[in-house]
This record gives sequence, structure tokens and C-alpha cells, in this order.
Amino acid sequence: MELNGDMKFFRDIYPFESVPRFNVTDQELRENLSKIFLTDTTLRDGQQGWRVFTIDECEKIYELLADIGGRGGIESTEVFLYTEKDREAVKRLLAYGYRYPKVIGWIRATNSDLQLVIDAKLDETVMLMSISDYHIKYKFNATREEAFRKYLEVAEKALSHGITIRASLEDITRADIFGAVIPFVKRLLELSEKYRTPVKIKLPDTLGLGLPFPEVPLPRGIPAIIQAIRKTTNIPQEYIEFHGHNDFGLVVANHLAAWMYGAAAGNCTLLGIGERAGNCPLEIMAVHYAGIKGVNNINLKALSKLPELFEKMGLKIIEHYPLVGRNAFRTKAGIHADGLLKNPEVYLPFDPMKVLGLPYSVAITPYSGRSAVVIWLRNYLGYNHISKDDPRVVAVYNEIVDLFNKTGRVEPLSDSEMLEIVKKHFPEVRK
Ligand SMILES: CC(C)C(=O)C(=O)O
Repeated sequence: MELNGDMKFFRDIYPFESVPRFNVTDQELRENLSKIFLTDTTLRDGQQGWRVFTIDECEKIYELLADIGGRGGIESTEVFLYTEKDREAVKRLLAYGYRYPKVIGWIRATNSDLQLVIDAKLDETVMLMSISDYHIKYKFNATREEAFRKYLEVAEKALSHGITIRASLEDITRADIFGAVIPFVKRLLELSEKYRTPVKIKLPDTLGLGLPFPEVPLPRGIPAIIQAIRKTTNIPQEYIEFHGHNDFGLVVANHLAAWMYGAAAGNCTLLGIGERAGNCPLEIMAVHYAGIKGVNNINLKALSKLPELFEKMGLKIIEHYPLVGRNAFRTKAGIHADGLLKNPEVYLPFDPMKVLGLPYSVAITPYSGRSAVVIWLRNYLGYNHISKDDPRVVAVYNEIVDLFNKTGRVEPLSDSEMLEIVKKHFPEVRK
């Protein structure tokens, strides 16, 4: 067998001390990725898709968003303005005086909704402009011309008040991009020029139908949609935002594709809460963001505060949830525990303590083996130099196997149960 070269660990891509790098070779895509940022809709799509938040909860969520992305990584957060509670929450968020995430409104394209933005003294709002014929015909029973005339009338009024709008082209992945979307965007951009006020374009993949591959044609291909709009309108990349849903499990891939192909803003929610199968999880995109742009504008350690906040609010985070689930950096497999023991780099994509402030750990079952016992002893009791062949480790492990065999137990041992077993074989621990 002839093997070539030295061993390779690809440290430039997998630095371990920080998140894996997200590199692309194509120059245009690289430029696109240099401009990306996150935006948030936890208080809008998250609230509407999970449950109503109290004012206090809105503040806590905003504080966490500011902790994660207050250096610019999270550019904005959308808010409802419909109820007294919504409006009071907005006042409280504005009172923080933070530059990022900027508090922006979310309204339908009606004069009465626009008045809410004016009254709240917000200078930017998302404005819902459903764009597919499914919505125009079946929801509004209107023609394209009728629907667009109404949208443009309210958009013009907002712009004449100096309010920046994010035109939310709902159901973009079932829309006629060349026949309806692009002519409509061009009209919006003319109004933007007339009033010298920005119009941004939000692209909601409302039913999660989008596909992330450049070979997929309109209207399902996310790269195709973004490229078509950009090339025909010249709208700056910073003014294009993608808002995905996870109905087909592709939301993160679609958001990454959107970033790569020229939508600078990725609109997410904390833990992906949102309508039906939810939105794009902000914490996951924050890690990809760091892999692309580094950590100057994003505080990944703040992500570790997510479970406590949301579990207090009543959300049960599944233990296998990436990054912040209880099991995210916990191994139950003996082979993995053995690998971790030899070198944590074997079974960890990065050092979770350095990146997120979260330790890696083991859960003890008969399948986690003697190595897991050693890791447990090291983590919980500070035994840094004990071997998996140490007779005390063997005895603890045998007792664990017996316990599962005799009682038919299926759940891993808790730390306190483990401690009780360890005490029997490590007399010094009893004291
Ligand atoms: C309400 C709409 C705009 C939405 O969130 C979506 O289309 O995904």
C-alpha cells in the first residue's frame, strides 16, 4: 500500500478552539458571504407560532438577543404593534437605547397598520405584501394589479413619512418571479428613489418549500430566486432578507444558500420557534455566522443562556437539540467516550467550553463503557489521572452493568446515582 504525505488535521478549517470555518472557493460567493448578518423575528413569528409573551418575557428575550448580537451580528428584531401589551413592550425595548438589534415594526399593508408604526415612532417596518397567486387569488380574491396597487399605495405613504420598509413578499417560493415579483420590486424601488428612503425586500419561504441548490429552477430554488431579483433590479445585497420555514427540514440549508447567493440578512428566531415546523434557529445560524465572519460581532457564549430562559417560559427543549440541548455535547456511546478520553478532538467538532461556555460530558449507561466512568470521575470529582483499567473503575462499571441487567432500567444514571455507586468503591469520596 502506498500512502502519500503526512497526517492532516485541517486545522485551518477545524481550529477546535473556535467554530469550524465555512470557506467557499468561488470569488462572488465569498464576497456575498463577507456582507452577511442576522436579523431576528422571535417576538413576531416566534410569538405568533408558539405562545403569547408577557412584556417581561419580551424584555428578557431582547436582552438575550442584545447579548448575542448587540455588537452588530443581529441587526434588527421585528415586533407586533397590535395590542396594548405589544405597544408597551415596544416602548420598553426602545428604552434600552441599543443600536442593535434595532426594533422594527411588523404590519400588513394597510393604512391603519401603518398608523401604528407612525404612532410608535418607529422608522422602519416590515410590511406584508403576499406575492404568490395562491395568496392573491385565494386569500384576497383579487387580481395581481389590484393587490399590488394597494401595497404600493401604503408603501408610498410609509416612505413619504420617511419610514424604511421591508416589503415582505410572502410565499415567494410559489410566486411568479419574472411575471410578478420583479416588476413589483422595480415599482417599489422607484418609490424608494422618489422618497429617498430605503426599500428592503424580505423573501419569506412561507411553507418551507425552498431548496438550497443552485441547480433548482424558479420558484423553488432559493439561489435562483435571489439571483434573479438581484440581477434584474440591482438592489443592494444588504437590502435582501431571507425568512425560511422548516416544514421540510431544510431551513438552515436554505438560509445558508440565501447568504451565499446574495441575501445578506438571515431572519431567524431563537430555538427556531415559529409557525408550524418553525423558523430558522438563530443560535445555529450564529455559529455558522462565526464560521464565516469570525466572532467580532457575535457573542456565542451568550447562547448558553438560551435553555434556562426558554425552559422557564415552559418550552421543553429536546435533549438532542443542536448546540444547546442537554445532549448536544454529552456522549453515551462507549466508543465515543473512549475517543474523548484519548483526545476530546476525536469526537467533538469544537471545544464547547471555549466556544459556548458549555462543558462536554458523558451519560452513564452500560453502553458508555469504562471510559465514560473515567470522564465522569474527572468531571465531577477531579480524578485527572485515573485509568480505565483501575480496579475501582472496573468495579464501578460492573456495578452499573449489573444494575441495568437486574432492574431492567433504561434511563442513564443521574449524577447523584452515580455518586452513590462511586462512593462504594472510592472510600475517600464518602467523607
Ligand atoms: C406571515 C408571513 C409573512 C411569514 O412569516 C411567512 O411568510 O413566513
